[in-house]
Amino acid sequence: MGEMEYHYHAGKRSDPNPIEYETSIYQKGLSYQRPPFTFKPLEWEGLAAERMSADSKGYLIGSAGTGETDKKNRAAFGRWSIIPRRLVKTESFLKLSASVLHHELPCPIACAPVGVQRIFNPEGEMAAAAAAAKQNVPFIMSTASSTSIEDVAKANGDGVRWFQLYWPPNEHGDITISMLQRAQKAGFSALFVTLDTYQLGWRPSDMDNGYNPFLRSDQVGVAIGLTDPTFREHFKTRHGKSVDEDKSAAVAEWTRIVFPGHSHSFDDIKFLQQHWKGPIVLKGVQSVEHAKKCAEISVQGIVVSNHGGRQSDGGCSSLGVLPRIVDAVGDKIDVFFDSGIRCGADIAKALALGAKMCLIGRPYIYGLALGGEEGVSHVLKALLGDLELTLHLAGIVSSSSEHLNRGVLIKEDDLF
Ligand SMILES: Cc1cc2nc3c(=O)[nH]c(=O)nc-3n(C[C@H](O)[C@H](O)[C@H](O)COP(=O)(O)O)c2cc1C
Ligand SMILES: O=C(O)C(=O)c1ccccc1
Repeated sequence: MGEMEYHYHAGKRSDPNPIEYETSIYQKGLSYQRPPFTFKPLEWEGLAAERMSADSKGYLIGSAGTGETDKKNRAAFGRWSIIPRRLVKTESFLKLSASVLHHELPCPIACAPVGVQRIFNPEGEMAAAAAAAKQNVPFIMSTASSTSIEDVAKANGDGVRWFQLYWPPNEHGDITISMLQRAQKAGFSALFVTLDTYQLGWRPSDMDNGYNPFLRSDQVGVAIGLTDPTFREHFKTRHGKSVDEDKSAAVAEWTRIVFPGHSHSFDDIKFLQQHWKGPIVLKGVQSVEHAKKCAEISVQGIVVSNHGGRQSDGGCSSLGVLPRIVDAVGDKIDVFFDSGIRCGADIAKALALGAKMCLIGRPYIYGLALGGEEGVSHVLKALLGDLELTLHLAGIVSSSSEHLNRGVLIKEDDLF
C-alpha cells in the first residue's frame, strides 16, 4: 500500500487544506484507502500480540513484578480531563511544535529508545528509523539496538536522531568514548543517558519464558558492541580470540559491560560532558529531589519516566510526578516525558502538565510488529492526527505552553 493520505501531517504544514480532516480520513479512507490496521489505539497491543512469539510478546508487553507501576501509568491519564473552550476562533490547521534542546521541532513526540527491534520485525530499527524520519519524529536509538549505529543513521537519513546510552562502568571508559564518537560521527545530535536500567528489572513474563533477548542464539541486541572497534580490541586482549571466533563469549562480555549491575554517580556525568559535544538528557527521573540535582549539573534535560513500568514494581505513575518536577526544574532544563502514552489526548495532557516533548514507547513497536515501516508510520500519524484534532476541538490553538497548559485541565476527582 502506498503512502496513506489521511491527515496528520507532521511537518507538512506548508500546504494546509482546511477540509482535509473529513475528506482524507473519512471519505477517502472509507471509499478506497484503507489503513494497514486499525486506528483504535487500545487494540494495537492485542493485534501485535497475535503476530508474535510468546517470548517476544512477553518481552514487549510485560512489565516489572505485578505490573502495578505499568497500570498506574495508564490510570493516571484518566485522572486528568481536558476542558474544551468554545467560541475560540481557531485556524483549520493548528501548529504542532516543540522547543527542545535549543531547537524548534515540528512535532512534540519522539520515538523512545527501544532495544532489540528485530525480534518484532526482521527490519527492526531500520524500518522504525525510516518511518520516524518521514513523519518528522525524532528517533532515539537504543544501545541495545539490533542494528549498528551507522546503519540506523543511514535508514534515518536527514531525520533528527538522538542516541541512548546504556553506560559502561568507568573502567570501560574507552568503550563509552568509542560509542559516543561513532554516534556523533553518524549524526546523532543529543545523548539520552538511561539511569534506571543498569540491570533488567524483575520481569515475571521473561523469567517464565527463560527469555533474555541478548542470550538468544542469533545475538539480537548486541549489534553496537559486536561492531565496535574498541570493544573488539578489548575482547581480543582479554580472551585471546576475536569476537568472531567466540561470539557467545563476546555477547556475554558485552552484556556485562552495558548492564553491569551497578549504577554510576552524579560525579561521573562530567565524563560524558567531556566526551559528548552536544546536549545531554538524563532518562528515568521520578523524584523532585533527583530532578533538582540533575538541573544543578548542567545537563540540558531529563526524561520523567519509569521505563514503562518495566523496571520497578510498586512505583508511582510517571504522569503523577510530572507536574511537581516541572514546577521544580522546568524553567532550568527541558523536561521530556514517557510511560503510558497510548493516544493523542494522553500526549495533550502530558504537554499541558509541562512536558516539552513526549516519548512514545510500546505503541510504535506495535506498529512495527504489525506492518514494518508502514506500521510505524501509521501509529505515528494516527497519534499526531489524534493529538491535533483533540487540541483543535478543545479550542487550543497550538501545542506550545502559551496555549496548552494546566489551564486546560481539570482533575476528575475534583468534579465529585
Ligand atoms: C521492548 C522495550 C525495550 C526497551 N528498551 C529500552 C532501551 O533500550 N533503552 C531505554 O532507555 N529504554 C528502553 N525502553 C523503555 C522506553 O524507552 C520507554 O521508557 C517506555 O517504553 C515508555 O513506556 P510506554 O511503553 O508505556 O510508552 C524499552 C521499552 C520496551 C517496551
Ligand atoms: O527491556 C527494556 O526495557 C530495556 O531497556 C532493554 C534492555 C536490554 C535489551 C533491550 C531492551
